[in-house]
Amino acid sequence: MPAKTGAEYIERLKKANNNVYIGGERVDDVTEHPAFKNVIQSMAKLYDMQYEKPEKMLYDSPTTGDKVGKTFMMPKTIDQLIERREAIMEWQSFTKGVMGRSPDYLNAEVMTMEAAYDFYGQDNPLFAENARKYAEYARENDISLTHTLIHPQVNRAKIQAEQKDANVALHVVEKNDDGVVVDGVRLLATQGGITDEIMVFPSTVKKAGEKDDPYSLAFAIPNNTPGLRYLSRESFDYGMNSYDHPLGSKFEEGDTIVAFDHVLVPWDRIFILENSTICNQAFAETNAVVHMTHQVVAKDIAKTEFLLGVVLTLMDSIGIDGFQHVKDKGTEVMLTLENMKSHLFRAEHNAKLDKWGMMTPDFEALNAARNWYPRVYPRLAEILRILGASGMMGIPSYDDFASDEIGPILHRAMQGKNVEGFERVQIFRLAWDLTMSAFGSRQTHYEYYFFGDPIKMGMAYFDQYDKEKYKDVVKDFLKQENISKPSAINSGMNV
Ligand SMILES: Cc1cc2nc3c(=O)[nH]c(=O)nc-3n(C[C@H](O)[C@H](O)[C@H](O)COP(=O)(O)OP(=O)(O)OC[C@H]3O[C@@H](n4cnc5c(N)ncnc54)[C@H](O)[C@@H]3O)c2cc1C
Repeated sequence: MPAKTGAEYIERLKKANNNVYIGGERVDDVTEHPAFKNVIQSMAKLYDMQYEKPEKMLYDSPTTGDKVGKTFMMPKTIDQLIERREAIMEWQSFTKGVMGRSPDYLNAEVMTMEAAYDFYGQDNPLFAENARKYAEYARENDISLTHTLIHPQVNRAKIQAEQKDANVALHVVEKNDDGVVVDGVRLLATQGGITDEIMVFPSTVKKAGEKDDPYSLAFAIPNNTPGLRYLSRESFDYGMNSYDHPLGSKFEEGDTIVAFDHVLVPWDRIFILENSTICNQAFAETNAVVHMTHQVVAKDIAKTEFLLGVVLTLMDSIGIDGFQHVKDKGTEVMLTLENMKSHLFRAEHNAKLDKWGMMTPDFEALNAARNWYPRVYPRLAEILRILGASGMMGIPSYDDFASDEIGPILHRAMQGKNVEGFERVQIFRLAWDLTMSAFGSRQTHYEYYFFGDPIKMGMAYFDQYDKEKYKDVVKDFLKQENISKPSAINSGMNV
């Protein structure tokens, strides 16, 4: 089956009738519900884009020959790796990087499952076959995915097995001829319920021990599987027009708590079962983390380019671009962008074939980028806030401007250096929605946390970094100085 269109994506969602709840009520049809319908239209646009630029976004399936999405393509050469990223960039240029879970994110993971399927067969050869077949099924049917990696925040000082209620987190309850019955809760599925299927995978960062084997799982099931519920947080799409909420009105992905009530996972959908050791290795050994980070860095670049554009347009609109500290803040954003581009270039141009036959980017470059961006993104949002000042709050709505009585007053009062009031407020509303509205604040929170806790990631980064060579340089340098120890302290002290 060829890549799907936007209409097919919507039709599937209607038919699936996933079990989604918001505001305490079950949603009849997500495609019509005000909390979801606009982002669903944006997702549909992404799928349609595959046919608007088929040469950029589609390729011939290696199994059926059908035209399938290039974000599923397994790269064998550096050119193909870049081609794949260019397809990712097409989508990112539409979303401006604010839809972190556009389908390219998890398609990267799916792609690695096809290449590295053998990894999943360590306990049971069936699981390797499951991984390979699932990846093929997802690609051939252009399956849209949500995913969940983490356990609820009950007591982070204890492992799951030692929680006061050890049954809160998703765990295995029973195995029978049909599959594995699982029960409990997982977090935090962005786009939960507005996609076709869910992948349950181990955390990329938190490592589990043997006692957590019952919680150590990887599987994928349709979102309308009986017993599966998506409990959605309040929507940040307030049903406003695209002047008032230029981003939230299109790209509000939603985040959900996922509740499994004795859900049967068929045997052919299990990839890892009750094995914390395999779970701990999964992302690194299959190189899923590398290919997902490749997508993330592309997204970060698209997002920073857009943010820089907003910063520069805003500066220009109120004539602050000549001030020294304002220029310096613009420079900070520019340096971030150029830095991320350099990481990407190095990652792609130093790519190597991995043991699974995938052309895999240089993880040193990507790992630095994924550890750095969460630290710097809050600063980018802060820069926009600082430069916007009162203008971030002086943001009359479209209806205000449409009022015969106050519209003309506002249009005059809100004028900028080279723009009229209505146009200036449009720029500031965009800046606000990118950084300060509920939608904008979530962007900052998302960038900080979505790939895992940056503190723990930073500790892991420090531990894996090749530090000895730098210490050796210093040791050699100090040796060259040839300074003898003064006799007064040469006491033979043992340290
Ligand atoms: C907007 C958004 C979207 C997300 N989307 C998804 C998604 O689609 N799928 C998905 O699976 N996940 C998603 N996540 C979840 C994300 O993976 C987690 O937020 C991240 O892994 C951090 O885990 P946590 O939230 O459980 O934080 P916690 O682990 O509970 O940490 C809370 C605080 O305690 C500190 N802390 C906790 N344990 C320790 C420790 N052992 N040592 C030192 N400090 C500690 C942390 O540093 C942090 O400051 C999303 C998160 C956000 C914010």
